[in-house]
Amino acid sequence: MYGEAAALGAGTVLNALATGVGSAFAIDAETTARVELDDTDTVDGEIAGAPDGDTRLIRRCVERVVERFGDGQGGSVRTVSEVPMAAGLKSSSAAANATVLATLSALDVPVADSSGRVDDPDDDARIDREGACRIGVRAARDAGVTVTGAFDDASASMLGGVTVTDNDADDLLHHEAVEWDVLVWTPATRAFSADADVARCAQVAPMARLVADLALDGRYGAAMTVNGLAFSAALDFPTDPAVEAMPHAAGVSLSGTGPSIVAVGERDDLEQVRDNWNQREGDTWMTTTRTDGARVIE
Ligand SMILES: Nc1ncnc2c1ncn2[C@@H]1O[C@H](COP(=O)(O)OP(=O)(O)O)[C@@H](O)[C@H]1O
Ligand SMILES: O=C(O)C1=C[C@@H](OP(=O)(O)O)[C@@H](O)[C@H](O)C1
Repeated sequence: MYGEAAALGAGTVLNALATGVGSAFAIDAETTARVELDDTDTVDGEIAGAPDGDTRLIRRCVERVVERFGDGQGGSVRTVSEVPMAAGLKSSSAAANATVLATLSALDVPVADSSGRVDDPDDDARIDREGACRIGVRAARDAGVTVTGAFDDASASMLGGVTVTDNDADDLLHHEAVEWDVLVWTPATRAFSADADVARCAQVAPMARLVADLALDGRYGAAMTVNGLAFSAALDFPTDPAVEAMPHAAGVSLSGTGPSIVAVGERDDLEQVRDNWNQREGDTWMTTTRTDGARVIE
């Protein structure tokens, strides 16, 4: 019983740590999960390139799918990822979504494309991508790798495009396809979301409410830039890279709880920002948004 699936990394429009409302957009960076199910009753996990990486999330994803759709199987899960871990680019959402879809595939459970159907936790025959995403969010809460559950990041990773969500209710408030060029700066340091200073984030809640209004009004660039200034201040990240990008980018923000910074806009304009960001230590890379979301490979 084998399944393989891939899901996307994402960048932040609005960090949900202040109010529970968040917004994110999928980028062209993939995490692939390979799941093998068998008659054992334990699940082993492995992260390619990170022998000491925390595999609780992906093992819990397999367990949750088996609890709902399987018959007590165990097995193994292995991820291979282009999304740097704990860099603010939603590696946890991508790993969870890919693992949930791969496990569903191993169990021959069909996943509907549409996100229009309500997920019915009692329906053990079918599920849609939004429902599959919620399983990963619950597993992330179980594994303790998230503050709010991060349904904002998980829905962008699963569905593609940009999403706005209420993470307290795991409710999708808005979903839209967007086609932007994206510039990312990822310094070498790492910041696990579970370690973020939530009380400091709560201090900027009035700004987060403004960002939510802008995002729900489709003004994603302005939303991102306000978000970046507010959360960089709250979480003590530098604002210089954002200030350098502002004359050229449609929007620029600290992504998640950092340390990566994402800028969106036209490619020619972002190339000017890249020239500046390249002077900094770390990795500066150009990518695009993705509108297709996660997919089953096998
Ligand atoms: N490729 C992966 N395979 C398995 N688990 C992963 C992978 N990437 C991230 N994770 C899990 O997600 C955690 C990091 O989550 P988090 O701090 O929210 O970072 P991010 O902002 O990148 O999502 C890791 O400690 C690990 O448990
Ligand atoms: O754990 C969480 O609840 C969240 C973590 C943050 O993202 P990162 O995991 O990218 O830091 C944030 O942007 C998101 O809105 C909510």
